[in-house]
Amino acid sequence: MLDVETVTKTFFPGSVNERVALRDVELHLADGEFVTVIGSNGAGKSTLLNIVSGKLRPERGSVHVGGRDVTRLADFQRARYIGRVFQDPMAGTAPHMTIEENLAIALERGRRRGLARGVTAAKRSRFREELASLELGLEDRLRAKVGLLSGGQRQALSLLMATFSEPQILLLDEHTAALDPQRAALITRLTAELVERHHLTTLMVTHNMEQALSMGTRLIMMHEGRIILDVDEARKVRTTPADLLAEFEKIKGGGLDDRTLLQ
Ligand SMILES: Nc1ncnc2c1ncn2[C@@H]1O[C@H](COP(=O)(O)OP(=O)(O)OP(=O)(O)O)[C@@H](O)[C@H]1O
Repeated sequence: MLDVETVTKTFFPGSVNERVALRDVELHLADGEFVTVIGSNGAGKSTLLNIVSGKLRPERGSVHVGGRDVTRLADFQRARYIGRVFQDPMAGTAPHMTIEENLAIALERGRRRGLARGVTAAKRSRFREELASLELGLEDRLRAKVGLLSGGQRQALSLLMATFSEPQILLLDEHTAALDPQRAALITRLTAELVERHHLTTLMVTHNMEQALSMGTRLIMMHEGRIILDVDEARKVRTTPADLLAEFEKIKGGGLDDRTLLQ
């Protein structure tokens, strides 16, 4: 479903600030695969998601979604195929619009042009049903402005908006990191439910190793622009955070002082 082939991305090439963020990255996700992505600061995790979403273009390599070459498509052109939730709960929703208006826009994103963006009775009843599944009482607040919601509620709404038009790929970029533990647990649970319900092919970046191990069907570890470890489901269920750190140290030849993986 997702094929990232020999992708290289360099920021400020040829200057003193040159930084190779991705080096010949090769990643293939089968339909419905849910891959968690961990790695130290600056490893290239967000850059990888930005390359998949189309926010950034690689200077080398290609990106295919569902067999279609999207390498040259801008992010808005890929929005039909790709849903994304960011770390900042404020990023995924329009605060001055109501809950139902936000949902109507998200629904339209998955469809052909020309369909009405308005909120019909049929849509409203679907929104109510979808919101009820979040168990946050938002189904009774369809006409409330999104800016009035808490961070956790907004993130839950962002997640729903990113998933309910059933994108081919779902990208989650540390989407629970800015929330308190209780809200993070809620969003984690909703993520698992929505991914399962819609059978979504998912890439989730996290700094939380427990979360990376407990969620998804596969785990990859990045370091200095490369995928240095790829753990399948069978192995993942037997792996602990300490195992991951030991593996990281072994691959890097020991002497590791970057403990960010342990967060
Ligand atoms: N827009 C940009 N301009 C210049 N350099 C960038 C840009 N975005 C990322 N980089 C650099 O590319 C490298 C990879 O960054 P990236 O944000 O992808 O890492 P990350 O694994 O997501 O890190 P973190 O866990 O700290 O968010 C870093 O060295 C970073 O400084």
